Amino acid sequence: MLKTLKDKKLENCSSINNKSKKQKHIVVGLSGGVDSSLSAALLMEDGWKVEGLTLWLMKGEGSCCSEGLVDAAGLCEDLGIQHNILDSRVIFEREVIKKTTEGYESGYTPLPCSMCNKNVKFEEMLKFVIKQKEFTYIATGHYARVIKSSCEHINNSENFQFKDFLLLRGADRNKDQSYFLYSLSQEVLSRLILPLGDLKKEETRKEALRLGLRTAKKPESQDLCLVEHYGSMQKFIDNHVKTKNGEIKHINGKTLGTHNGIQHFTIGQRKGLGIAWPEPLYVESLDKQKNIVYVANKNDLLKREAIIKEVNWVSIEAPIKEIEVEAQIRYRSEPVKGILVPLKSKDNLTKRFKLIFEDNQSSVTPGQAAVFYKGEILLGGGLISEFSKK
Ligand SMILES: Nc1ncnc2c1ncn2[C@@H]1O[C@H](COP(=O)(O)OP(=O)(O)OP(=O)(O)O)[C@@H](O)[C@H]1O
Repeated sequence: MLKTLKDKKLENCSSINNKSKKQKHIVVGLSGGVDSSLSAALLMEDGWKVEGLTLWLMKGEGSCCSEGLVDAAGLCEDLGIQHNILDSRVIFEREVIKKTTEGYESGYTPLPCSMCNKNVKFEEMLKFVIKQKEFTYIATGHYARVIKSSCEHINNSENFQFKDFLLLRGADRNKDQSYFLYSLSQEVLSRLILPLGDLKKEETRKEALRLGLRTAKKPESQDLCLVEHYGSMQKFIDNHVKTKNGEIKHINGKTLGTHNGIQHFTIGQRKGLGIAWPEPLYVESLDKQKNIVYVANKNDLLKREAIIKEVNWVSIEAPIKEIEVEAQIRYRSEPVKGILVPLKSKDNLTKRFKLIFEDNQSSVTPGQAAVFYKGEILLGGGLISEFSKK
């Protein structure tokens, strides 16, 4: 197995070294792309007993569909391993397509990859391995890391109550996919091996070439399989969400134009508004009830707080008092400092938190995930449900 960890101390903590591996059974989620192919090949090289599993997510061409299934099958043939295919089209339709559509209808900007990881990919893989006769691990080609919290090199100056397994950012910050994994449970983490967590994307390609994998030169897939499938998110929306004309208003109340459905807009959007105004205007909020798109100057987009719902604590027990975090509010955005305050609920098991930013933030977008980190450790995350003004 390649050793590329920058921090050699953490290397000894990595789950791949902690979980005794020789001849242990592992099921690798294969999408037909280079990342999951290399994951399977590296695990084999490392002595694991590997099987492939491809979830059939949608009808059609492309990596999520028939092309992905065929590529994954070919890879398994090359590697001489069993290939399993699960028809997950119904659950994908219900949990991703329908919920993404409902999100847009409600004026949110949904995050289909998180929905898929939460309710389809890892659910289905876990169910599959639990049914196996012997204890079976799970692997995917995500760029993130899982380590044991008992690792002595973990800094816990905040006195967090760590759970047994911690989820960490991928070592390659440009490829880090931990943001999409905030909904994982300890049950999944205890079985999960992420063989690419310590690699850079260039290293993945090099390794795939070294091992002669048929997917070594396959182009990078889109971040979003729905984009790859439909051509663009706009086309997905046109296909699924009904058009309902409404008004575009300045937050000062002045009507500036009309729109053909709030689903076509996202917070922070500047282009394509089709309105004339002396200074640049941006989408500030979407009012589903009144079917209004509100626009404002850049400064008016700045928010002080957001309410985060359905929070899942991945690596720590749910905090009962406020904690300081680094919050990432979009996949590609830099983490920002903030304070998380638990909001009371009747059962005392709050899943709602108020996130107060140290500096006001633009692009706080309901429907996107807010993921909380402390350095490399992903503490937990949830969905931005609303924001309050500056
Ligand atoms: N249809 C699927 N069936 C099983 N596992 C999947 C499927 N799609 C994705 N995965 C797993 O999830 C990981 C991350 O998926 P993502 O869609 O982000 O692909 P990716 O980063 O482009 O990886 P790849 O190069 O393997 O396609 C994949 O590496 C793979 O292990």
